[in-house]
Amino acid sequence: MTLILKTENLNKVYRRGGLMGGKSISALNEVNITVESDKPVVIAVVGESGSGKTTLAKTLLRLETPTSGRAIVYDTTVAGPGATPSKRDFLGLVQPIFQNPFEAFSRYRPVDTYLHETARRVAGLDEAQADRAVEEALRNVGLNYDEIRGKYTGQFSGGELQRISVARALIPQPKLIIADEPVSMIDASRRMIIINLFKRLRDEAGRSFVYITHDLATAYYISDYVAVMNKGQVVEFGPARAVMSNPSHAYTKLLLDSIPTTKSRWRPRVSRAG
Ligand SMILES: Nc1ncnc2c1ncn2[C@@H]1O[C@H](COP(=O)(O)OP(=O)(O)OP(=O)(O)O)[C@@H](O)[C@H]1O
Repeated sequence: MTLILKTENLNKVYRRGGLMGGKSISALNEVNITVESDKPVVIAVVGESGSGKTTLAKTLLRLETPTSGRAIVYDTTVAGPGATPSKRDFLGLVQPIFQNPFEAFSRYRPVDTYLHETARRVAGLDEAQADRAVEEALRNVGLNYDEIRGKYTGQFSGGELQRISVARALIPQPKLIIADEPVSMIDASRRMIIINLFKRLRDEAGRSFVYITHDLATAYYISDYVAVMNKGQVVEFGPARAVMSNPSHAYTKLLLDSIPTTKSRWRPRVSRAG
């Protein structure tokens, strides 16, 4: 079994306002998650707005420092005491995909130059190798390098640009990809292209994902594990089917019942086949 993700008593406290009359917000409150598996997995993190999902993503991505506690990814401590990898080693292990693909790239620079740069600087490849790595990564997301080369963000749809973001994330061959609301800004008709891409990359390319979302239907569709967050705490965690078909925590039931198309029990709207 491989330790894919573990958080140990992870806390993040934000302070707002001055010392006098300021307020503390516990964005992560003793978050404990352990995922061990022989196969790559998709771990969904669901919860309402403000529940701490993005703070968890940022902590795992080292964009925020935890107030206390640790995070381990594929046996490497990435946050908290004992976090050792250099920036480059870390980016070879964990890669991000953000919500808005238009913000991931400047509109004044061809997007393929970002992929090339990642191949050179993060993956440490030479020119020719980088070219091949970019081509392969784009092929992996169903795009052709020749059709991307020299083009700017404005020449792509949100869905295409998000696939290019995924391609960029694949170049250093990370073990874990952290995707924070990766489809919420994409046209509804195109969302499943990205979701199915994650599924295929898990099954065929051996990548694990932390998939942060409000969308319980897609979480159910692709996830192996689900963590339900509420007010900075993980209130329920376990195999996706068990958590979402038979929630044990009152908040999870409330969350599942709040889906507009359901009556009293949640039913997946998307088939697991295919
Ligand atoms: N930089 C910050 N400074 C102060 N408070 C913050 C900061 N970032 C997040 N918070 C607070 O921490 C809590 C958790 O926020 P977070 O963005 O992690 O939630 P979320 O579940 O990702 O929400 P959403 O689904 O809306 O993105 C919220 O109360 C938020 O206001």
